[in-house]
Amino acid sequence: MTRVLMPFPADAALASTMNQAMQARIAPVAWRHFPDGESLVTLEDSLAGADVAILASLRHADALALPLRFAARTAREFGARSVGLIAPYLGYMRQDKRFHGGEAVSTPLFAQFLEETFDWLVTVDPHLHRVERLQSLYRIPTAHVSATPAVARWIAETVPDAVLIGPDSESEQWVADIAARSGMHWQVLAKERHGDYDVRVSLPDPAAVAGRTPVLVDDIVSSGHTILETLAHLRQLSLPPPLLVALHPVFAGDAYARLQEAGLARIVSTDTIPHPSNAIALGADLAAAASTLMRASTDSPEDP
Ligand SMILES: O=P(O)(O)OC[C@H]1O[C@@H](O)[C@H](O)[C@@H]1O
Repeated sequence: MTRVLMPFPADAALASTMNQAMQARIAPVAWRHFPDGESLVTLEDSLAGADVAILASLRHADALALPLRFAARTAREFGARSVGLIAPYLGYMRQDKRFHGGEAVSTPLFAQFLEETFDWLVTVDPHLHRVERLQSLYRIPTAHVSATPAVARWIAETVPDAVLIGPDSESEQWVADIAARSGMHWQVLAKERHGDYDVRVSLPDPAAVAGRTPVLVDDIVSSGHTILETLAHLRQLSLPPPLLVALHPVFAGDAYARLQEAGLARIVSTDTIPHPSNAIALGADLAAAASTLMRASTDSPEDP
């Protein structure tokens, strides 16, 4: 059994926390652009009989899609017997319905693209909202790691007087789970989104948050507007400066800079997307989930 973990360039640091637990050797994917912008992907060419896991956080899914396809198909051409994808952040999970006439519903379309490319998929807390289960999107084996145990440990150790605040009903699945694991108080607010950058959030119950340090928890922080709007409301309650824990630090455009200027005591994230705010490591959990799917995808009745 040869296992090969092939990180894309941005994911090399995460790979180095995973390879031992996966009993895999690391063979990085090289990716560069020709002068016309087309991609050149280069990988190790001795993969006969290997089980390959390609590691790429899909923060920039458009840019990565073709290079991922090139890498997976080339790994097969070089003899790999299975090729899976570890995408700690799975992009394109939010356009899961047609919000306006004529729009493409990209969540299932992107899922089809990945399942045509890979034998299995591992991710971390995919943005499941109207789609309830990853398995209902994919016909290949999938597994998702939950960041909530590691996040609960981090918050309990760092902010023992925390009250967890989720900005909207979607966040309840993470906030309630983290609260249950850490025994912390929690509140989930009501959010209305009127556009990409127009978000309105309700005020939390003052009695439930009084005397505690607010810790805002959300799965994706992208434009940052959801969190900025929540912060604007919290300011009315004269609480200590809140912390922000992002499961997936997307931080589009200048979002991180704007959040840094918004009066937060600290911004932390898990390492599903490489970012200076990464403080909660999930490599060991990803390695365990990937090992299970790797084994399952190659086990045959003849295997002992
Ligand atoms: O407001 P921004 O940061 O753009 O978007 C992030 C929010 O949009 C939702 O889908 C996420 O769950 C999160 O609450």
